[in-house]
Amino acid sequence: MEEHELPVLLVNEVGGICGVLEAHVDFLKTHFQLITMREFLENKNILSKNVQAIYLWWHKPVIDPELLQSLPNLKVIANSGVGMDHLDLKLISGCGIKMANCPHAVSSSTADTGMALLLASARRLVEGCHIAVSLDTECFAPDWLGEEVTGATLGIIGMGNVGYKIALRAKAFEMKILYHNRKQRKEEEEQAIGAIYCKKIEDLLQQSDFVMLAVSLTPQTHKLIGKRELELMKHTAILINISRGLVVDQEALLEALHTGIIKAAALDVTYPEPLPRDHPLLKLKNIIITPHLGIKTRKTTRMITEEAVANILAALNGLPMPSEVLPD
Ligand SMILES: O=CC(=O)O
Repeated sequence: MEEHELPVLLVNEVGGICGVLEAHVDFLKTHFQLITMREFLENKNILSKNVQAIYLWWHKPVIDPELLQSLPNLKVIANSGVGMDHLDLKLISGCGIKMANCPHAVSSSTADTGMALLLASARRLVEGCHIAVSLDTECFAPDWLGEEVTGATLGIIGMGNVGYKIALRAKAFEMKILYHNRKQRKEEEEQAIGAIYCKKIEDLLQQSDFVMLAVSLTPQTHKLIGKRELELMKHTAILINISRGLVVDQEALLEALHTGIIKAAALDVTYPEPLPRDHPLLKLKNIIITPHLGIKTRKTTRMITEEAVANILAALNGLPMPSEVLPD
């Protein structure tokens, strides 16, 4: 097919922090005529009628009413992650535009990140690394100790694809697994991962040695973990967040880490991202913070683009989309 016959896909930019990966451009170009926001804005009058799809990378371009109004033939927006909290789903759907995310592509690498943070915080890997490279002998002292992972209790809050894969991994570490979710999983799924449902989040918080947050950010999960919830946790417990920063009340977490209400935290997500350099959380010893790298592997990012392409092509051809997201 000639390039001009291909549907037009708008992306924020190619490369850069919020641009599609350069390594994916050839693949995208086999299915679409690609235009960047800069090209679009330079030739808005000509291009606005052509754009049929948008592929969001790292939440960009920002989808606001002005952009939606300027794209009368836009049919579908595909997001390069599973979380859709940065989008006004009702607004987009109200314009007759379909939406997709990529739950299949991201779940394994996000679950791997969760386990990596759990292990690293339990065994104080980052602290140990700093001590080792500074040639300090502190970590060689007999009472410089971490927490045992094998046999410990893991409480997973949010049992979607990611939560389920974390449980699968934790099972191999012989952990006791509790979970809290809006809906209880089927009995055979619970048995496959050996997980016990806690209808009340309080029960999970009180019993867990590690609490892993794997929920989507919604009005119901906004600051789900605050002062009260942290106080319910064991003093020896570790909180791991791979969902969204706003699921945790950061002020309350800071206080809890400072005063020993909980032992430690490992966060792949914060608000804002990145945290300002002088943020007090960055000064604590009992925290690990990573730069929202949950999905960032070569394989996963490629699979994300493939899932996005499959969704866009399905939407443009009037076929069922592999991972359509509905407004509610
Ligand atoms: O942040 C990662 C995702 O939304 O999948």
